[in-house]
Amino acid sequence: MSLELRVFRNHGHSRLAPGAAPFVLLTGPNGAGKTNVLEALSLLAVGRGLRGSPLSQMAANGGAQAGFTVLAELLPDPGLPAIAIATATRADAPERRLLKINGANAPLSALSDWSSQLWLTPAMDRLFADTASARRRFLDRLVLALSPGHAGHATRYEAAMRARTRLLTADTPADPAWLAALEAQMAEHGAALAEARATAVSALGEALAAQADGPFPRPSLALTDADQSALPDRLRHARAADKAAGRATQGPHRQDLAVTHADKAMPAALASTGEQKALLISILLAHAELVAARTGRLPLLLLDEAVAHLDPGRRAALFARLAALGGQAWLTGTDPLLFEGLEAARYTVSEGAIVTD
Ligand SMILES: Nc1ncnc2c1ncn2[C@@H]1O[C@H](COP(=O)(O)OP(=O)(O)OP(=O)(O)O)[C@@H](O)[C@H]1O
Repeated sequence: MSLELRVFRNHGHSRLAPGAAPFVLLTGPNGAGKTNVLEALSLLAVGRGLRGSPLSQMAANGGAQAGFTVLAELLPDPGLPAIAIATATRADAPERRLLKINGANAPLSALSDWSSQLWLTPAMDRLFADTASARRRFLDRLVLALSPGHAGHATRYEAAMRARTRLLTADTPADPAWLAALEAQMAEHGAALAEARATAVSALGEALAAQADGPFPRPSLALTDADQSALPDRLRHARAADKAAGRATQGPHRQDLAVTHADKAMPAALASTGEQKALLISILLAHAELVAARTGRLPLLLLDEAVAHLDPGRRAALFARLAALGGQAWLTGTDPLLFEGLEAARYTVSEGAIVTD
């Protein structure tokens, strides 16, 4: 794998070529541009990247002069040729992301054919106490690695939902046939969304339950409002309420991932900060192992400042589980000593530039 950033946040032009190294390590002081490298990498997956930022913020100094470009060569399977992926914005269309795969224009949804990623960032430390929508985004990323069609259903569900809300809240009375057609679309794609989420949560729950005791706590997972089969009726009955609320009050866009610290039989939100981080790492590792077993593909793992608060035993256990997976994990940290002995491609990041160790 190789990665090149041009005019991306504080990176003028940075290039890294770690090949198939099991670990890629980025160290450097605060504000050096380590997370920015992971964010650029996260644009090789479907979605808005690991910060969820507007694209115009990602071009250097807000893109006043130029759009950004992120280029990568991925090594899919041993023996197969590398895939060249380029994603970019232009100064005259700063919120539009363009994609080329092997030199040919491609829709952004094509990224799910090539790159499956999971990340852990400091912003996710409070995920269990955060909003349901933050947990749903996290869950959907887990689901996407197992069901690549998930993103398409989400896009079509949301488009139908927005159109229904517009129709309901317009000054003129809504055409019942048009409303019913939009609700049928919501029901079709909503059922697919809920089904894929339920399948992923149950497979992941089984994998977590089957794990031997180890240094990471065992979470148990549940999806709220899992049965969406009555959605057409629920939507029809909720029309007046939804008109008043100005949004759809029923449907899978309101589902939540409920996480419990199983060993303590306690909601994850009540666990300590370190415990919550360890629960998230448990989910991430079990998920990566599940994706590898089910799809034969190894997700790329981006772990931003993930080890600083782990004790040495848990740190070593994390590195061992990641190494056993056989994929590639990109790690950042301010302190290189925390990664001593790790077989890694090492880079020092300094003021938006890469220095190879
Ligand atoms: N669009 C942009 N143009 C130029 N610089 C930017 C842009 N967006 C962010 N930056 C700069 O990038 C730097 C932050 O980079 P990043 O978050 O990658 O740091 P980091 O090395 O991960 O730091 P930490 O260890 O504190 O997490 C900040 O100095 C910020 O001002």
